[in-house]
Amino acid sequence: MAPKIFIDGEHGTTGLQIVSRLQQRSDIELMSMPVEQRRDPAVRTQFLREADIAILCLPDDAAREAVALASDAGTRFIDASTAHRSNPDWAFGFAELSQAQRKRIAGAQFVSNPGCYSTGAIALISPLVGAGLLPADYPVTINAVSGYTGGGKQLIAQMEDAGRDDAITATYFAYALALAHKHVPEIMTHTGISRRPIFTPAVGRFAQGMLVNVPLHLDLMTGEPSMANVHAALADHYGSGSVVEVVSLAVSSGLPRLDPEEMAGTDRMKLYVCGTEGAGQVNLVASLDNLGKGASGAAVQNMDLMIGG
Ligand SMILES: NC(=O)C1=CN([C@@H]2O[C@H](COP(=O)(O)OP(=O)(O)OC[C@H]3O[C@@H](n4cnc5c(N)ncnc54)[C@H](OP(=O)(O)O)[C@@H]3O)[C@@H](O)[C@H]2O)C=CC1
Ligand SMILES: CC(=O)N[C@@H](CCC(=O)OP(=O)(O)O)C(=O)O
Repeated sequence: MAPKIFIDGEHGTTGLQIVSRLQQRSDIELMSMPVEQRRDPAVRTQFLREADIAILCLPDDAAREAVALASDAGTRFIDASTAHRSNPDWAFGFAELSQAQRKRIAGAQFVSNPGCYSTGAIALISPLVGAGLLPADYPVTINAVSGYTGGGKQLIAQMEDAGRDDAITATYFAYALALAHKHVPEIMTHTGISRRPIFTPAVGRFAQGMLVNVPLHLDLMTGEPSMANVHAALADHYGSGSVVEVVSLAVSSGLPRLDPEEMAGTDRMKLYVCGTEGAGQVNLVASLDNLGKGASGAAVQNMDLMIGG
């Protein structure tokens, strides 16, 4: 029998994107709740308990509540929110971390999707820690720009409806200025870095896409750090044919600029290793769609692992 999939929050930004990826599939049964009942506790409980897999596209508190309503019924969960990303009882839903992580996701009852920025940061940092090139106490800095759909319905309305009292007219704005963004804990948990990274995100006036940038000093790294070795560590880790592509050094070092919308509309991620040979620094960049590999695409990838697809 086809597994029953319920998207709680199916009418939100992430939920709608997952629906569009699943609605034509015949290997699953997509359950759907009428929009006017989306906050009715009794109807939600019934859907959550009948589903084989519930994909939660909700604020953190509502996601925790959904788990409490149905985990005893054997429902498996994929949570897109921040609620469970550093919880050891939940499998972290970044399959490219390792083969063991892929297996863990496939067999788990509880899977937590990474945040969009975290997806890029963890993808760049984790293999370098694993290869012994990045010491755990390295003072990591992460700079990023996201499309405004990353802030869900609220930020979309603020960016698109100039008539609102809280409208945002800027074409670009920096935020999380106090260095306390909610993705910092999960980045530390899933890379193994011990020094709290400095993370400075920003939003641009474009809907989807993001760049996550990690610049590094080679002389503060360990092992035999060089642009070539950093690239080799990433390329070896991800191999070929993965959702994550490590762009060649020749292409990366010849780039005049990177467009944050490059990967919009895709569920893949590209990693670039840039820099000037001999200058002692390397500039790593992840390019992804915040709603693709950064959210909905990753949720579907995890669902496929969980149903054995
Ligand atoms: N947007 C992105 O790029 C990413 C988002 N995420 C995460 O995914 C989750 C969803 O985000 P996003 O889709 O952007 O948010 P949206 O605000 O666009 O959508 C949230 C949905 O949840 C519903 N909802 C809110 N509270 C409740 C409740 N108490 N009970 C039932 N339904 C409720 C909303 O319904 P209503 O229409 O009534 O408001 C809405 O449909 C969040 O945890 C977010 O952090 C993760 C990665 C990236
Ligand atoms: C542009 C923008 O506002 N982005 C969101 C993060 C989006 C994301 O990854 O989602 P989670 O909320 O699931 O962590 C923010 O910074 O809060």
